[in-house]
Amino acid sequence: MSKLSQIYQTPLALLTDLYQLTMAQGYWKSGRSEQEAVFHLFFRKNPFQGGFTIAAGLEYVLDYLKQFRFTDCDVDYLASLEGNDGASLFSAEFLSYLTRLELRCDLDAVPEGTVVFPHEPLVRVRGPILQCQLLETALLNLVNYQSLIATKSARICAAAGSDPVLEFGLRRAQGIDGGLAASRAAYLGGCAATSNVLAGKLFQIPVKGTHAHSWVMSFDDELAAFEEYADAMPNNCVFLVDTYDTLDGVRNAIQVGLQLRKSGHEMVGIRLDSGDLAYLSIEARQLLDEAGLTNVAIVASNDLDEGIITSLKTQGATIAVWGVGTKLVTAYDQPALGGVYKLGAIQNETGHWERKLKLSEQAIKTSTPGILQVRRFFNSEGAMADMIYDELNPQPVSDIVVDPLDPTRRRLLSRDLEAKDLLIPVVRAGQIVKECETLTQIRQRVQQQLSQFHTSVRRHTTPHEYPVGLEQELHEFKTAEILRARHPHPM
Ligand SMILES: Nc1ncnc2c1ncn2[C@@H]1O[C@H](COP(=O)(O)OP(=O)(O)OP(=O)(O)O)[C@@H](O)[C@H]1O
Ligand SMILES: O=P(O)(O)OC[C@H]1O[C@H](OP(=O)(O)OP(=O)(O)O)[C@H](O)[C@@H]1O
Ligand SMILES: O=C(O)c1cccnc1
Ligand SMILES: [Mg+2]
Repeated sequence: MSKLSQIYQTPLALLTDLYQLTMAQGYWKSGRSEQEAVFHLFFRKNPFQGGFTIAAGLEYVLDYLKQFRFTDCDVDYLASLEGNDGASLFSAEFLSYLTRLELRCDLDAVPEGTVVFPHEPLVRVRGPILQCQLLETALLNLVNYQSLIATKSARICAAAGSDPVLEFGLRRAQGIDGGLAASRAAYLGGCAATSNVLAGKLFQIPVKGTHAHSWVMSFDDELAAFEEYADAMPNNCVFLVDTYDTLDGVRNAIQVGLQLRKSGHEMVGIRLDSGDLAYLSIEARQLLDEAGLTNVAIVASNDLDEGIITSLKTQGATIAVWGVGTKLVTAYDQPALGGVYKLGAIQNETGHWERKLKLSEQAIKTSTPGILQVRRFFNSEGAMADMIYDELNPQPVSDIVVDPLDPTRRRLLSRDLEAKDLLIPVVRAGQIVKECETLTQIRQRVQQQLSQFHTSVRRHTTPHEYPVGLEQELHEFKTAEILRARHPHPM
């Protein structure tokens, strides 16, 4: 059963913007509903001023497609909507068409966990224009947020190095689905576990946790609180030591840790949640080591992100496990990935493909026409450049790529280089053709893919811009189209 229907128990075809449905009625009424079209889902800027993005959310997209249908109840609701003049917005014939609609689009997508860059299609949808259009909003909703959080997670986990990062964000997440999707994307991006138990159950993510200040506050003294906790959970003791005086808290935890050891158990860790985490972790480590509790881990939390984690590490903090909530699941410093969904080409009555382009005053917002694919080139050191090319152009494509924002920047990519196309078939005629992947496989892909990129691309401040170019023919066609649109009567 699809995860989405497990969570929502209702088909989600109405999870869209109204304009998709009004356009759909327009296509249907004008007899163009079956006209074949191609759309691309891509973003224009890496989030967090970073140098890369991790693609995520494809499993949700496939789930969404699986359950896609308009129920009688959905069309009853649509039938109740009125236009300006008080008459029905949608005709009865169109609504009846919707209840019979079965998706038969083709989707090509980059596998989840792929490292991607601006302008590259993450998903390409081909099919009857009405159907492609109906998918826009939901696809963007599903891919934008999870890619954003997977990227944030990858950045935070990179800062933590080999230390595990626990995702603690549910209480601060954007609603119920925000919380679930964030836990999934955070795990995919590199987190070791989540505190979110429903996400653990739904997505087979390891769940982990400590205890809150309220546990300690509910007792007359901290020592008694730790003792009772140890009694109840002797195999899961990570004591939160900062409710009163942090270093006194560490001493109390040590006392209970030594008692636990006598009864054949080991204290797992202590958690610091306030104060100077570098100073306190260094002091706490010394106290723990002096007591012979060298395996007890120091967990830290409190508004952490990749910047603070990096700083704490340079200060010599002895933190071994990082609990990260708010700044991860809310993508605090950039709350949205600006992914868009643009028409690339449409077939005319004779079966000929017409490439389509959206013009903009800003070069970055002018869309790229065609049926696009991304080819990644590798040298002995790893990924060296990506080429966006048009599958409508004759193959093989030229080996020159042109920077989409600065045509004077060009690069020659030798045909001898190893190369790989990133978009792979995932849906054909409405049926899923991609093999199912576990989250474990996807998170391994993230790490394996990241390792293909130079550290300068991966560093979290002022990264090096990884080269992504338009294949020369595509660049020239796009330029000619822009000129044609701007100057319909040649000067
Ligand atoms: N040594 C450090 N270097 C850099 N940042 C730190 C260091 N220690 C803690 N931080 C971060 O500084 C911020 C401190 O937050 P804040 O000023 O609210 O203090 P607090 O310790 O939480 O206060 P309180 O004791 O009232 O809970 C947190 O984001 C924390 O992760
Ligand atoms: O700081 P985050 O990255 O969001 O991690 C999760 C936070 O949630 C918990 O407490 P909560 O923030 O609810 O209360 P507190 O601020 O009093 O610790 C925990 O103690 C962390 O501080
Ligand atoms: O288990 C924890 O320590 C935890 C869980 C959620 C939020 N903050 C901390
Ligand atoms: Mg807090």
